[in-house]
Amino acid sequence: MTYQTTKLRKVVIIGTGFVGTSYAYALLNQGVVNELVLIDLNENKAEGEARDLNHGMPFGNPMKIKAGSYQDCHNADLVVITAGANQKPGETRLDLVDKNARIFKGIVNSVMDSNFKGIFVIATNPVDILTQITREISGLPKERVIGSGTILDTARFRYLLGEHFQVDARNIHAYIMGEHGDSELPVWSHVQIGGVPLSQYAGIDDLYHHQEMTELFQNVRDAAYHIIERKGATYYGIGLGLVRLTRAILNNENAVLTVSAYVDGQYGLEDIYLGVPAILNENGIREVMELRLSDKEAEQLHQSAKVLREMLKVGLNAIK
Ligand SMILES: NC(=O)C1=CN([C@@H]2O[C@H](COP(=O)(O)OP(=O)(O)OC[C@H]3O[C@@H](n4cnc5c(N)ncnc54)[C@H](O)[C@@H]3O)[C@@H](O)[C@H]2O)C=CC1
Ligand SMILES: CC(=O)C(=O)O
Repeated sequence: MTYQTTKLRKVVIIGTGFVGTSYAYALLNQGVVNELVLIDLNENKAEGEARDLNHGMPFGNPMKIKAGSYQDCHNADLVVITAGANQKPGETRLDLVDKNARIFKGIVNSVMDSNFKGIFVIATNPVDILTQITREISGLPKERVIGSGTILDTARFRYLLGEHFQVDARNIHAYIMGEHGDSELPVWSHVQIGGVPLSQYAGIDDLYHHQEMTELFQNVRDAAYHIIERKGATYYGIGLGLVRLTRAILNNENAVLTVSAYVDGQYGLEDIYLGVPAILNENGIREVMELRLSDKEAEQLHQSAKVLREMLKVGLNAIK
């Protein structure tokens, strides 16, 4: 497949904390964009990060990096938002909704005031809620407002399955769907290793009640808690996940990734953003893929949507 590329390949990152700078560093290493602009409430931090990254240029891929302002969004292909509070030990992602929704109101309005015509990618938590809030405030079409969703959870799932079965994670097809958070679900019915269904590969009849598989999923779901307890925040995994998403969009790849997408009838759900496999290209979300879920998986997905709907009310209230 030859990739059609967009001309400018400009990304603006809003929020130059752990996640924003890990993403920026990975972009520099992988040569995905031509122009990178960093924005943060703390302007000195954005300026310092831009200078530091620029000093790696002779060892990386040529590109322009600078600290900027919201006016820089007007011709950006992507605006990636990683600004806002992160979880403290013991906090859930949903605990952040009120505070981060208020922060988003200011950020998204400022981006839109620049006459932005590109695609939003949201990583700030709770990501599904903030993605829906971004769409609400921006009024952009659903295809152009995308959350990182369960891209990281899916990567964690594939990594842990790969370790368990001693198979390269890149040869494992598996999805985590639903909330990027405590109500997410593993889609056991569609896990494949090199094209072979997991139940057949591992000789396990009932993956849902298999102790080792249950523990493996719990380690996926609770990974952020385990890391935050140890080092205070997570950022390398999501930084690389965001680069993967950026590549899929800027290279017009039509790649399948589990992102937070707006469902409009798929899976019997409507009017909610949540983690689903979707095809991504230069227009954003080309298509939400509809897997044939088991009854149990469908029930879990609906339960996750219910949790998100309740939290969305809190988020929408905060931006009134
Ligand atoms: N979607 C995912 O898979 C993941 C999401 N996250 C989330 O990403 C977010 C950021 O986390 P970290 O980078 O660790 O936090 P951090 O505290 O290191 O960085 C946040 C940055 O946002 C900036 N900021 C705050 N308000 C702002 C505003 N109004 N305008 C511009 N900048 C503003 C702060 O100055 C700070 O530099 C959190 O919500 C965290 O939970 C973290 C890891 C994975
Ligand atoms: C913090 C977070 O959302 C994660 O690491 O999954």
